[in-house]
Amino acid sequence: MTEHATPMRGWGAEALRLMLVTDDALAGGRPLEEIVAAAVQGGVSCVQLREKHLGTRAFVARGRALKALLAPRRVPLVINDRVDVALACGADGVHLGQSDMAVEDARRLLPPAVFIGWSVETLDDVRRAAALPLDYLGTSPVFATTTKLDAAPAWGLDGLRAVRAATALPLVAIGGLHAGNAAQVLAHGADGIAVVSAICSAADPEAAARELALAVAEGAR
Ligand SMILES: Cc1ncc(COP(=O)(O)OP(=O)(O)O)c(N)n1
Ligand SMILES: Cc1ncsc1CCOP(=O)(O)O
Ligand SMILES: [Mg+2]
Repeated sequence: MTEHATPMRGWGAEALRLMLVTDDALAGGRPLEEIVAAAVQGGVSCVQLREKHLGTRAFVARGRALKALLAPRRVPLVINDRVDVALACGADGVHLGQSDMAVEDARRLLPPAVFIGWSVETLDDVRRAAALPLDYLGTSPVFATTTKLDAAPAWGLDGLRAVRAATALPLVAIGGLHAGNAAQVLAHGADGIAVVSAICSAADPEAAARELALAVAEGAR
């Protein structure tokens, strides 16, 4: 595989159809592994481990545990923010934001098989993405959300359409998404959706993931 092989360095862009982004604080005391396993059973195609408060060792340990859970199921593990943690736990991808490590530096440090996603908050970010070694973009956020309090202003559906027109990279929409608006978001140019609360806060994460997977499959038709 060449260094900038894409889509998704061999996983295929369909792996981005339904991404679960974890949030321990929304799990209501349930073990995160249990929620992830249920979500995969329900049909999530990718899992992003997002830990804002864990120490480095605990973050790596959790990454390794999730990697062991996901690898036999052929579901890629993405690490949010931390290239070092991704390397240590053998993750399949890294998601970086505008304040995280520069994409070029991450690309130099990561093995060629590890894919990189990047949050875009403005059309200027989208234009800059064309010159970066990226595998997908996260349009962040599409709708208002209470899950990420420091999120940029929402793109809205018209904004999402403008992002689609400005890039050929796979687009993952995130922010305020659920089974009721997933199809609409795909119709405005997203290749997939990422959700936090729609699965992590659900009483039945497997059923929630199944409903989302169905909505995404119907929206993609
Ligand atoms: C798929 C996806 N898109 C966007 C984000 C947001 O990343 P970032 O802007 O770095 O914010 P934090 O998630 O680190 O708070 C994401 N995580 N995933
Ligand atoms: C991590 C992140 N990045 C942009 S919005 C967001 C949170 C999305 O959470 P939810 O799916 O609960 O709206
Ligand atoms: Mg980040």
